[in-house]
Amino acid sequence: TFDVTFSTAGHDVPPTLYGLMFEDINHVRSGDGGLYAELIQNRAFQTVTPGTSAALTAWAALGSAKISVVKSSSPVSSALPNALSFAVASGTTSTVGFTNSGYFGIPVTAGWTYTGSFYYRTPSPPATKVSGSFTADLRSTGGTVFTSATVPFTTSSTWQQATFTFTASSTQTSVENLFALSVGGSTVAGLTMEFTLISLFPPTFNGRENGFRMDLSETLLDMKPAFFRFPGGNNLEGETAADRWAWENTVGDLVDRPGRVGDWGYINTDGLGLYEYLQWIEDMGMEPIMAVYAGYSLNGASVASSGMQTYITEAINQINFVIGDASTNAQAAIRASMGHADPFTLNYIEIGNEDFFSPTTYADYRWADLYNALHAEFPQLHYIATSATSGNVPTLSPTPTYWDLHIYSNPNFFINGAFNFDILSRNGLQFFQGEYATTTENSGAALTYPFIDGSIAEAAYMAGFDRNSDIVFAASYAPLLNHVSSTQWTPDLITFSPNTVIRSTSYYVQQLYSLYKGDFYLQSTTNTASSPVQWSITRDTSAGQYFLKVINTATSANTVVFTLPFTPSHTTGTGTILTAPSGTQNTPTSPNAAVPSTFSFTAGKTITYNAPGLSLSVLVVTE
Ligand SMILES: [NH3+][C@H]1C[C@H](O)[C@@H](O)[C@@H]1CO
Repeated sequence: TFDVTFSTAGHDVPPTLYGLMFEDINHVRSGDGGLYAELIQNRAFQTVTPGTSAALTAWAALGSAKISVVKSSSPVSSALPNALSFAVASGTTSTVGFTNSGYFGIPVTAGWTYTGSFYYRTPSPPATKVSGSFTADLRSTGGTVFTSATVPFTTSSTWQQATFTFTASSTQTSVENLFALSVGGSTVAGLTMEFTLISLFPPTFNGRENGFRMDLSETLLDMKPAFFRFPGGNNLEGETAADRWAWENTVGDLVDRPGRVGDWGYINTDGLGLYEYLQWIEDMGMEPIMAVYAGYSLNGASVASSGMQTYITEAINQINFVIGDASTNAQAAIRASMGHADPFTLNYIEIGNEDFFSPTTYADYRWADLYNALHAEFPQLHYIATSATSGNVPTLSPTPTYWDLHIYSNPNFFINGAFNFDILSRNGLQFFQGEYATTTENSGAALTYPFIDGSIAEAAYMAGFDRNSDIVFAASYAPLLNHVSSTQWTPDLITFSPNTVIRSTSYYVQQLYSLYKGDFYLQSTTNTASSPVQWSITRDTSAGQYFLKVINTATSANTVVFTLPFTPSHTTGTGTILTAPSGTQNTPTSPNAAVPSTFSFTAGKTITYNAPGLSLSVLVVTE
């Protein structure tokens, strides 16, 4: 039995304490094909090599048409030089067209109105204009059409954009579906047409154009996350400086966004760009922790000191896009032209990512160059330096106040490290545990999905975040999302398919800590590191509620007796518990193997709680 007494003394819990870390990671993808709601993969043939089969990823011909990716003789824009060439032989009479298989499938959901568009032209139009109609539809791979729309066209050597909508009347459990554009062969016999930026959106979160997937957004919203760190992580850095995430290439009309080869081996369309991130973060009630490129890329090279000005200017412009005055600043004017005249909320800027891989250049000039310039331009913002796994941070000048720590390890690390922040001196430093996760079993065996043993170990470590939230201002699990059909980094907090979302055991731990964060931490008798039982007591002051978190990382039950500094008037309390047998995982075949459940308990001056093995419990006491 563990006897816990607690007082009303303590410290404020920062409202930013629990949030989300995001980057476009995991091939087919956490951004494209994931959070970003575009359903068509390879919609604009960005960064592909014309004439190769890879250039046609996700595309296939319908009927006797010949399709290939060409460098258009008259591109739709300088950003999108490639197009799908669609050639129909003279004398063709049967239906011809092409299909797209989406990001490993396309969901068909009853009641959804899909919004589609595409650019098309006829490089060598016939002397007499040809007018006809395409049929845009959603169909099974077997050819069953679920919904369609008629899209009139007229041959023209100049690019036209067609738009259409259609509404599904059935829900298909299978996502083995295709988007198809087709036309009667006789209408286009002998013609070659070009298409690009072929797009199909489902309904989006908050109904935003070019927006985010609803079910993934709702899943994240259910965590009430306070912040969103973006756009990386490694995906900020580029393999080289030229491949970095450059904000300017990600704003404006989609037809003007070139896309880039991201750092996880696949194309990022950048349809999910800086504006879309910021609008969604605002819609989700979060605030951004926005990274700026700091001159280090994944090939290990750093931009020379003499070359930093380009990136300093780029960072200043990126921040002005977010918070600048649209009436006086050119970058802010782009924001306004996209629909957000007022500045977005922004308090935190992270300078780089994991710069401990290039400590010399970061310490010698990259940190100082960016910090000094950005702090001079935007003194009201907080600047986060990147560091290694522990609170023993390197010496940088100017001295950073805010540090981002990353740690990926096994359950024992998180259990034994539960007091890693208690031992840090209170010298004004503030820590962001920007990335952490149990990535292997104690044996070293890799994890494809989080498992209960690791998730409860994370919970023990997070009690340390609550307890030390006077110096821990933010924490986020990483990575956040992976597509079940193609992934590079596991485990991830949430796994999804085109029409399902799987909440991992670690998701529920993150959710419980975020929902029951409170605004004030109450000091209590503390346990020792590596003890199987940890606890945390926070309070929602306005609601008069106390959140007693109990973590038991042992496989056997442990009892905790709380002695409260008051007698609650409500003698029945409601608790929420996440617990499961050792090894349990939520997976595509067992998505709900471990989900939280509620329980009632007797709330008095003392509360005796028997915590099951491998459990995180939150007991809510109302004063
Ligand atoms: N290598 C990890 C650390 C980096 O910051 C992330 O991009 C990666 C996965 O979360």
